[in-house]
Amino acid sequence: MSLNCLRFVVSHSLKKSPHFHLSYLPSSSSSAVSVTMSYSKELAAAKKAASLAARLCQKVQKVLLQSDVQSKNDKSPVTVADYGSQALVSFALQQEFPTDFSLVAEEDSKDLRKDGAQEIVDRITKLVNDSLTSDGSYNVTLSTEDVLKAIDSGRSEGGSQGRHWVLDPIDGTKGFVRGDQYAIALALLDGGKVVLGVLACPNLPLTSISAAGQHSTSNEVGCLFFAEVGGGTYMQPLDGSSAVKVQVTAVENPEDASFFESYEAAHSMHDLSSLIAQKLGVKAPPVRIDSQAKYGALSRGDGAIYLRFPHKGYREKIWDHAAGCIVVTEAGGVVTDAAGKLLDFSMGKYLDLDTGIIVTNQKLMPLLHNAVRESLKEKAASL
Ligand SMILES: Nc1ncnc2c1ncn2[C@@H]1O[C@H](COP(=O)(O)O)[C@@H](OP(=O)(O)O)[C@H]1O
Ligand SMILES: [Mg+2]
Ligand SMILES: [Mg+2]
Ligand SMILES: [Mg+2]
Repeated sequence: MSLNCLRFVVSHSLKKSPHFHLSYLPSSSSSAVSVTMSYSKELAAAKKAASLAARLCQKVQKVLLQSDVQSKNDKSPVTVADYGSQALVSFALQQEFPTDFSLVAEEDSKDLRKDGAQEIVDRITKLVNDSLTSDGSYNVTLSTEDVLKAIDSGRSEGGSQGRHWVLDPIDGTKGFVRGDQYAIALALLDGGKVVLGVLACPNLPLTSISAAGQHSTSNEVGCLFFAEVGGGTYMQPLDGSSAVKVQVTAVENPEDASFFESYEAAHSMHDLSSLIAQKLGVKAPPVRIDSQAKYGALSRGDGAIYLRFPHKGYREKIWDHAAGCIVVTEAGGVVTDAAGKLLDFSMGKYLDLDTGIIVTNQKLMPLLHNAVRESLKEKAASL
């Protein structure tokens, strides 16, 4: 039997990284051997780090005081939990991958190093240490400087070469402050592609939010979504019980579809999405929730469409979409910009987008594109 005729997979079971599968392809294929990386060690580390950060955030949200909220230069809110979550995830990942560590993350320690910030830094440090102690797997106590350094190791620029972790320590800080939805969003880029993603959504009900909106009748909340390239998407309760495979909805008729958008009108043009929904024939009112919890909810079929049209001049960042994007695509969905282009995470911190981001299943995407194109044309003509 010739080697070229064989098609088999050798699963590398050594504990050492990198793990990979060797696929011997049929002779018609231009390359005889292709190597598909497996990221199981990275995925396990990402799930652990995001779950740890989720517990820290839950604790802070319970006792959230106005004084915990700082305002960054761009006036967006940031809380002790955003910093604490970033420090924890950064620390936990560096423990697992001490060499070749690169992290692109939303926050930095600039404001925390200013005069008068010592009290808040002490509080963040205590939060981080309490989380590490209660987890039990790290026998360390971090100093304030260790915490600031961990936050600042998220300063990588990403790009198309090598591996980079991408972190939004709290996505949806406004939702977090309001007591609503938020997510800890962690992804890994390899060669500019998202190869795994984890979304911890502490306030997302375990059952569908499609009918009741974010305030579902179920009082069981806390979901962990995770996906690895080629491996599908799974959801498990944040308390650690077993995972189930999830799929986007199979809805083909827009009349039966419902759509998600930002809770914040400042983040996405609600008037434009209602025009698109109307053109498409969507009957249900929008479901407005904060953060990448929208991607998570979509990946398990809670709704069929996610529309995001920021106001002119806004530049989308990779940490706001990397984890959500792979969670949805591995569940069978499609994520593109308004022109139908797949999102490119290889260009540094920012996404280079045409107008907006749209997400749905394979069947509805062509119809959605048409509705988006027509609506944008109509809106431009009316200006
Ligand atoms: N003017 C704007 N337009 C679009 N997105 C914005 C925005 N200002 C902030 N955002 C982003 O919207 C994210 C929240 O998403 P959503 O609107 O889906 O809840 C924020 O993430 P953070 O909360 O991590 O800062 C922030 O990055
Ligand atoms: Mg922010
Ligand atoms: Mg964000
Ligand atoms: Mg954030």
